[in-house]
Amino acid sequence: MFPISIASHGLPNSPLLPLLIKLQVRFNSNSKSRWLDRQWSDPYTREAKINNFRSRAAFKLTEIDDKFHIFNKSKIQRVLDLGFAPGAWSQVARERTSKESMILGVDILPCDPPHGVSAIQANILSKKTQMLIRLYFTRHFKLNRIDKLHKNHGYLYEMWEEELLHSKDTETYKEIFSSISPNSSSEDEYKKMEKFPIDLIISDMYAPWPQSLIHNTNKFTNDAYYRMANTSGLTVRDHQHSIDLCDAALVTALDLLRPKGSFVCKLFTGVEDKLFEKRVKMVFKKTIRFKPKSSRNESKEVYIIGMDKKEDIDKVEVFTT
Ligand SMILES: C[S@@+](CC[C@H](N)C(=O)[O-])C[C@H]1O[C@@H](n2cnc3c(N)ncnc32)[C@H](O)[C@@H]1O
Repeated sequence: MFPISIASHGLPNSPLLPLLIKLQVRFNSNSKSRWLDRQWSDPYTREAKINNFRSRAAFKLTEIDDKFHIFNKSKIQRVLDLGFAPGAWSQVARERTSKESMILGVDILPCDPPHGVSAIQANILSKKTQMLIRLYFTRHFKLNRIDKLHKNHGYLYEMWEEELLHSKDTETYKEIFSSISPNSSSEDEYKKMEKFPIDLIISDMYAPWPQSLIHNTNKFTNDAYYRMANTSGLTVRDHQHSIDLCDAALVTALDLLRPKGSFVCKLFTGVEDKLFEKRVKMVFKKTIRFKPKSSRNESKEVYIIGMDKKEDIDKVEVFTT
């Protein structure tokens, strides 16, 4: 086999690589070679490499934003990126929001977040994760503080949780709020913001293969191939996992997204997708189903976009459908 080193996000670096990969495929027809060959022949993957995006998924989010304007550079946005690894959506969010905007990525696998993005490794299906997300957006974590933590510890893991739960830091969200919205610092408005501290939730989760969770090291999980976050190919399984994760994202939106906030959620279609869409419709005034051009034709993924979260939502009604 040729000694090809794969860049940390699975995309080859050298100009000779297309040729080397073809040769490698001839010598070694294992699944990794086939995977690399498919990656290299994909125009979006090449474009991602040129634009320094960590994966081709970036283009799906840029298409969504170009059409539905979910990002706003002239405002401070608090963005939650669910299933952020390897980080392409977070990169797009960072690029398309103002400098002061906060972006938090959550992923069950370890992954160094892109510059200017904070991250926690946590399972979105756990209630504790919701609490950590709320704490991040409502407590004392200005971006510079987070950056300092990144520098010292590389990644925020459990240590971040410790820091967050036991910190005596007195800097509160109230102070952050009044510094970023000096004209609207009334107590009432602050309370509303504290209750629902997120402006936009983007969710691109797909259940990782069990192997990824066993090889739980950065070496494996930063490499797109070893991360094994591809679909299983078994439609029923993909769909079922997807519905569970989408529901978790929707619950997060119910609990943490501010009224009028927006929601983007990848879903693998199947028997229950209409029901999920119905649940999204109960939470948002406008719901759109969208398949970006950059989504592979053979993929069963579709994006459900909820715009303008309703003010008063009857949670019981939502969960009994
Ligand atoms: C398709 S990838 C996301 C790609 C990402 N949006 C990007 O642009 O780079 C799906 C991610 O969802 C994560 N994920 C799956 N189940 C999860 C869970 N229960 N909690 C948190 N993250 C999860 C996986 O680990 C995987 O990294």
